Amino acid sequence: MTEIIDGNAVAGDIRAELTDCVETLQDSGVTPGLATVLMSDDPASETYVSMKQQDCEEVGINGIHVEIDPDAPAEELFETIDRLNDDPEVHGILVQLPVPDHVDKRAVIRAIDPAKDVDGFHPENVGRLVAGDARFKPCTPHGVQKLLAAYEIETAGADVVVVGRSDIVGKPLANLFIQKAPQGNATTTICHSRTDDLEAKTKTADIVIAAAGVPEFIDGAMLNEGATVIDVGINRVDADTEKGYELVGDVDYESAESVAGAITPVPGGVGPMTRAMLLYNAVNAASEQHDIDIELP
Ligand SMILES: NC(=O)C1=CN([C@@H]2O[C@H](COP(=O)(O)OP(=O)(O)OC[C@H]3O[C@@H](n4cnc5c(N)ncnc54)[C@H](OP(=O)(O)O)[C@@H]3O)[C@@H](O)[C@H]2O)C=CC1
Ligand SMILES: Nc1nc(=O)c2c([nH]1)NC[C@@H]1CN(c3ccc(C(=O)N[C@@H](CCC(=O)O)C(=O)O)cc3)C=[N+]21
Repeated sequence: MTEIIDGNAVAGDIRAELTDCVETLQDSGVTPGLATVLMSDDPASETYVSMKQQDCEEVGINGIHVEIDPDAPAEELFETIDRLNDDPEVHGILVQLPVPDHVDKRAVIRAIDPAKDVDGFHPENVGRLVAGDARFKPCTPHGVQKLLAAYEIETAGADVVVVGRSDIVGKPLANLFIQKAPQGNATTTICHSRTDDLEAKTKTADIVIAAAGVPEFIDGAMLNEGATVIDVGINRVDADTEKGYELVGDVDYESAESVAGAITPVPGGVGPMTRAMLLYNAVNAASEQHDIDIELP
């Protein structure tokens, strides 16, 4: 029987525990504040940011939302970041990516105070992660680790194949898998668009992580019998539905499900975990900034 890994359920448990953490902080007079900055009119970005606001409300985090006209000069975004960096009620800052072409993405990431960088994208935080001294683990990689832990899927000694080498998913996730730490100690292969014979790599893996942004391109024939399949991909494809699209992962779910030992669905797999770990990082940021001890989930 293939186990369906329920990201909504695991994320719900984490949010419940974070609610208790927020109460502990509030007993000391601190309400965690998380700012999201949106400089885009992309509907997927708008959806994600509004879901995140709902999540904040659920756990008692003060969600602060700032929208900037995508045609505005870049300075407007940098001034906003400076203001949020200086605001003591804001403990975490997320600038939704992608930003418009006329805005230098790397400069945006560097402008965020590393102590408030709840995405974990600032070079200081990337360096700390690689050095095995993470302050904020990037939300999607951290969410994948928590899913594997919740389902007691062993990574130590496992052959893991990560398909995708982006700065926000593939690279940090592979970094976590090779660390001497829980949900680490894996023998990790990173694949990308220049990988020769991808199927030969995925076919022998115990755990396959699909994070390429190519709809349904990993199918059952590319998998080892009983493998764990974690589908990070979220792709909107045209469909005759109410919304005019359908969400699909990077994995061809039907064919993969018949081969896999465990698999995440899309939606309801990694996506909700990414959002839960953002809340986790925001609560962690508030506790660090006020030097209040809490027990994170
Ligand atoms: N569930 C969640 O919470 C999240 C989901 N996502 C989703 O995950 C997916 C990946 O996102 P992200 O990492 O930002 O994507 P990027 O587009 O930044 O990176 C994609 C990576 O996949 C590689 N790739 C592309 N095509 C192939 C192929 N045919 N074979 C092998 N490798 C390939 C690229 O290789 P190269 O480097 O050579 O170009 C690149 O390294 C997207 O669908 C995105 O929407 C993203 C973030 C969070
Ligand atoms: N600075 C920054 N940080 C990010 O973490 C970040 C980003 N920019 N830009 C875009 C990507 C993408 N991403 C998602 C997170 C959750 C869902 C999610 O919750 N998905 C739901 C469904 C959502 C829906 O219905 O559309 C699910 O999979 O069940 C999706 C996508 C975070 N990203």
